Amino acid sequence: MATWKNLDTLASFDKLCSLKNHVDIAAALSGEEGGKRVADYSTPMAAGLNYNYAAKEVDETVLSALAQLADEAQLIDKFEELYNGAVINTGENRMVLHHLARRQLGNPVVVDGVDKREFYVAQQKKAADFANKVHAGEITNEAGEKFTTVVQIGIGGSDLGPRALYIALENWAKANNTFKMEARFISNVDPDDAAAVLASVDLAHSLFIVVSKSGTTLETLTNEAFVKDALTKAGLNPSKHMLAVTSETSPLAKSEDYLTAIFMDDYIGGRYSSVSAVGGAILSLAFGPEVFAQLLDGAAAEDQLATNRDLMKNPDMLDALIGIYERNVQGYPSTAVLPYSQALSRFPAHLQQCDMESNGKTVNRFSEPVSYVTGPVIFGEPGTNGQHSFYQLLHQGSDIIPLQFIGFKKSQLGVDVDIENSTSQQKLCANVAAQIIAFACGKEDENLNKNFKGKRPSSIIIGDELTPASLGALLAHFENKIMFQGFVWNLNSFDQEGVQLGKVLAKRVLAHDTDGALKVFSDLLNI
Ligand SMILES: O=P(O)(O)OC[C@H]1O[C@](O)(CO)[C@@H](O)[C@@H]1O
Repeated sequence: MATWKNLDTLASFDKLCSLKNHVDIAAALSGEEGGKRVADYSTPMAAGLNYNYAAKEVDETVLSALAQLADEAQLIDKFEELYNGAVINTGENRMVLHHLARRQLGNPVVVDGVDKREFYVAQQKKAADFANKVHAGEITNEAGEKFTTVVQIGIGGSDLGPRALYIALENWAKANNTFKMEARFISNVDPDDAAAVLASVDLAHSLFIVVSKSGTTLETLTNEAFVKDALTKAGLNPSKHMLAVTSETSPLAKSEDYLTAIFMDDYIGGRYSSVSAVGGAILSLAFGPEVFAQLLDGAAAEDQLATNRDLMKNPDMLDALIGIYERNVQGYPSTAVLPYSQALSRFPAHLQQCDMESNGKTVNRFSEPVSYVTGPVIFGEPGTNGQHSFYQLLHQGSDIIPLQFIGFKKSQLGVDVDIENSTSQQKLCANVAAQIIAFACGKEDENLNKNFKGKRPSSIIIGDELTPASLGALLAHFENKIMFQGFVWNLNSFDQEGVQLGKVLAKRVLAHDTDGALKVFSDLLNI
């Protein structure tokens, strides 16, 4: 059994701390040696992706200290325990099994006589069968007409991941003739969200998936009622237009009001649930079950790499540990995720939940305070749009913010034009290459307003094209990175008590059970 210890009790962490400001990336990237470093500091990921860390503040000495930290913190032993079914989520007394939704990495995990891998595969098959029947016109509206649109109602992990993945593959599916149904999403309890989506779809030909693991989330239940009301007013029977994705123990599972219910369980956290029925139902309906299966295969292949004890062959653990060096030794406060791909426009928002809800904590897995910083602030936007927005601060602002670029050689649609001797895709890729060097190396100028100090570290994940498999690998990479960082910080990355207090107070406001400042704020907002 692995031993769980705070980061600041590990000897290898002391060693790492002695390496503060050890590498000057501007110098490391200069001249012929710099070119060699770019070629060498690269590790293959799954599905043809590569993780390149040449512009990170590491060298052989720092990497060796990181490898010692990985060993001393028993990161791979902890991952093995996780996928073999140990109770890693101590706060909620639960196993953490999202890897099992993509493949059997270790031993069978059996709960109350049910093999969990078999359970997840059975639910995938249920989603696939349902989607195939909808596509074939075997499940139709009451008039016997085919459904053309699918709308997901959910929030947090029941929205962000599936929405990011849908947007990521929409153009790819169109270009590859696997696009089946338009998907839309309703998440916010702001009535303008549901009203605007409902006004934009053809209700009579729309299917609605109510997605809530707990089946108790206020926003989702409210939006479900909002949609039912709209269907009823349109003379349609809601139960012929809705299905549920939920856990078997949730209130939604007991309802007869759905065409079908597809299940997940308590062992897959909301923010890790895109690979369960939470993402599986909508992606299978939108693009066909085969596309969802390819995404799972990409994720499974990346998970396999994450089991490697050799740090240099484990891109997820390497990325995680470089992040630890940046946060706990260099003292950087945030990380920007910058995909040079419009298809990944909502991917940073998904990672924001995944990372910040997992590792935004100040007590360890035994509920004792830790005396070091943990999860960074995560934000991001696709390039090149971000360049014309917040990059000013990234280049010349007072904080150094590490950057995670993502770029692809080919576009998804393949539609392009040559203007002034380069295509749009070439312009996109030229910008990301330029930014890496501009951030790392800077530029001296006597006029300090035009001076770039450089020393802004970045990594880049490079792929040929964003496909279902490479998207799955990308998703798993970041999930595994977050998991390894949580292990290093000795956190329980799989609960989210920090979201509860606000929910409790909102209920009190709605019940008019308030006093003091809460009452005055409630009055100011006309509640
Ligand atoms: O799927 P559910 O149970 O409706 O939860 C939605 C989201 O709410 C949260 O619990 C946070 O409030 C997230 O962790 C979760 O993804």
